[in-house]
Amino acid sequence: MKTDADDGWSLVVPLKPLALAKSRLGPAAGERLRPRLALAFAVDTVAAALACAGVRDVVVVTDDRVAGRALAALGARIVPDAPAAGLNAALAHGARAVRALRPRARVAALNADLPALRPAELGRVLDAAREFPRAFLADAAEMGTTFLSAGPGVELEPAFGGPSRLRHLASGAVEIRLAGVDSVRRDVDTGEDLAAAGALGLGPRTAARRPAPAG
Ligand SMILES: Nc1nc2c(ncn2[C@@H]2O[C@H](COP(=O)(O)OP(=O)(O)OP(=O)(O)O)[C@@H](O)[C@H]2O)c(=O)[nH]1
Ligand SMILES: C=C(OP(=O)(O)O)C(=O)O
Repeated sequence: MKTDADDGWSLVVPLKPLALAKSRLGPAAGERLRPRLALAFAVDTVAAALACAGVRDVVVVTDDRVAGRALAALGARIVPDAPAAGLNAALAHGARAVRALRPRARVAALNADLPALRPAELGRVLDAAREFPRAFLADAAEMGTTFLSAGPGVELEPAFGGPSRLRHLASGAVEIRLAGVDSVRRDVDTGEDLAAAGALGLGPRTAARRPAPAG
């Protein structure tokens, strides 16, 4: 019999209100462009995630109405950030929203700031994650985390925020070490990160909004 677990992954993507998001990009982007870039990152991330063969659906946890409308138009389910208690509470809330409908769903958290995300690379990460109860992918700096998964019957237990790689390791999640998944690891916090994502190839919405190079 086919179960929820056979059905493909449900991704939970957290997104801060755009007025507050990506504050570390302010110096490089300017305050007018910063919220627009935060939305562009989320649109490119969610569009690529929805285009990934292993993904069944995407739940975005956000209280931002503009972003919610744009991401719902792509096909994401929008869940309000009801806990209003930070990133990990938002992710746990999103995972519960998934499992309220499909109790044995495979669930994974994915950051909303991956504007170079490639569906095929995400697919390879999801395939690797299937082998473990909980698994995660470190960010490009090897300090943080861009992806955390939980298989059927397993709680997500997110411990994101700053240097979360060691926290996720200590929590018992298995670190996925794969070559050729740079786009899934390339989160963008600063202007330098945006240049690095540009070298991988930005999604169309971010490419259209990218700040002009200085000088
Ligand atoms: N729903 C929700 N999402 C959050 C919250 N805090 C962070 N996020 C999201 O979690 C992901 C990782 O967060 P960060 O990389 O620190 O992004 P950020 O908080 O916008 O960046 P900074 O302002 O530079 O710290 C991003 O997709 C954020 O939008 C929160 O309290 N609620
Ligand atoms: C949210 C995280 O980090 P950052 O705020 O540096 O993107 C993380 O890597 O857990």
